[in-house]
Amino acid sequence: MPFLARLEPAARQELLALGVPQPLPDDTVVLHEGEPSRHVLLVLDGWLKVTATSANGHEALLALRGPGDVVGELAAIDGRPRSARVTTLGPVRVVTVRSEDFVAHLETRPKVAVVLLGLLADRLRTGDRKRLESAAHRVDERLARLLLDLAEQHGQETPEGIALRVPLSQRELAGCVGASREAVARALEKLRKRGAILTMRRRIVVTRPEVLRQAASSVQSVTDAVRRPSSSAGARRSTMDGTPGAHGGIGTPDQFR
Ligand SMILES: Nc1ncnc2c1ncn2[C@@H]1O[C@@H]2COP(=O)(O)O[C@H]2[C@H]1O
Repeated sequence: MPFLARLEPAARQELLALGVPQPLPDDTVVLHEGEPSRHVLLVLDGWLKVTATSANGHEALLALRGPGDVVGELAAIDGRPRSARVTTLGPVRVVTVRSEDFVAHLETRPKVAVVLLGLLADRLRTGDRKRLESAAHRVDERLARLLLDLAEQHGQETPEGIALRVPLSQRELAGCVGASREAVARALEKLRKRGAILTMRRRIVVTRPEVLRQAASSVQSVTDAVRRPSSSAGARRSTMDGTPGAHGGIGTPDQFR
């Protein structure tokens, strides 16, 4: 469940009142990895991707953030540069809060601070599990699981199959499953040959989910990493203006961890 949805309505409104709603256009980098800025974004509506790049240029998708999520909290809390880049996937509406206001708010509201701690604990647990799975499962198994999770959480029914509404490059998919781009390209090709998916540039359509399920059968779902945007396959969506019950969050955390 996303951060804002975990708060009592009064606490949520109090937090949102610290800033002003602001629209962000599609495909905009709103936080730059390594930069010193320290404001916090509370997401009302829309989706963003969190990516990070290693020294040798390897880029990984770390998380998708949606309605009710908080973004930019790490730099606010520890005062260090941004840990990742955050980019809008379509139009997004956020409330921007100054870091000092956010931190002062947490200092006087322990319940809100504990909720945030809970989110960070979720993130740590999922990170641990992902590391374990990287060692225990083959790339094609991990990739099949990721595609299933994305189809469930960010899929849209089309005549061809379930199209993933999140435009991700092979490099980002590779970072997400902890493999090289080449290994992911090979695994995608195998799945394509088995008729499980169609691939186009930054676009994947799941045509036979049962084949993916078979390939991923031994890998635990990481659906706690992603959320359900509106009109996705079997999913609901809302804004976080004050209707947490309608939020499309899927229970636990926070990222693709
Ligand atoms: N693994 C992750 N899962 C979810 N969100 C993350 C992850 N890593 C970084 N972020 C978010 O991306 C933001 C980048 O700026 P900050 O480091 O201030 O705060 C970070 C978090 O809000």
